[in-house]
Amino acid sequence: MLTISQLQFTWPKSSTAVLTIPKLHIARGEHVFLHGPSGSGKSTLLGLIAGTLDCQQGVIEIAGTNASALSRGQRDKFRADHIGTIFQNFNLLPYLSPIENVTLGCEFSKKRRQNISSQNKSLEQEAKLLLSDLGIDEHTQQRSVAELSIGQQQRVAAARAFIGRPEIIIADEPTSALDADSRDGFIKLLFSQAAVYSASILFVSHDKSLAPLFDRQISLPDLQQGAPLC
Ligand SMILES: Nc1ncnc2c1ncn2[C@@H]1O[C@H](COP(=O)(O)OP(=O)(O)OP(=O)(O)O)[C@@H](O)[C@H]1O
Repeated sequence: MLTISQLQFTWPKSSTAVLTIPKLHIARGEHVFLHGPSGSGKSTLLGLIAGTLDCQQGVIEIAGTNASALSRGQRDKFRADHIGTIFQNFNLLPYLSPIENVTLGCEFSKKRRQNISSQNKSLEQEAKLLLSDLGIDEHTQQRSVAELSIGQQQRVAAARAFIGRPEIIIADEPTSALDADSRDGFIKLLFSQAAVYSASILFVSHDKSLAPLFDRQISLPDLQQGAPLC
């Protein structure tokens, strides 16, 4: 689902590369936990995979497409079609309801909207189903997101990532504001949703106690040294 080869990335004005990754492969449906010290380049790697950063050297192949060869505009469209994202601050629109926030996940992707209509469902029906599966009841689905707890907002952000069945979900520290029980519960919900259509998950966190829940864990410093991880 995701294959990276010979990737190198240097920030402007820096004399050394922050990332040098010989090889990384994540299979379809695989759940991978990525950890590493602060400043080791985890968010930079996610930015390169998501296509918000230009790949300077190497190849990033996602769902059979060489995403690193696309223009910036093509990468924006590619991301909308194929990648669901969940970030630490969730990036939800607070004055909209959970349903409205989740349907926005398909706003820029005809492909994701088609994936839903091919199952004979409307966008709103799919948003409601996802929110229910992720534990947001019908009453809460209609409220304004600003009135929801952090845990509820996090589940809305997850539903928005999954809507329209993107092949890969990338998550950057999405559980940092939660207690240990809520963190485990959230990750299990994430996995059960991913299992519905074999989505791959790349999950970044400092909290190594979460690693055993995943199929595989990767240390970014090890990856940079080219340890046999794929
Ligand atoms: N926009 C930027 N411009 C220049 N350098 C940057 C930029 N963003 C990050 N860096 C540098 O790249 C390195 C890696 O940063 P990055 O945020 O990817 O690390 P991280 O592993 O995600 O850290 P953390 O765990 O603290 O979030 C750091 O040295 C950082 O200073």
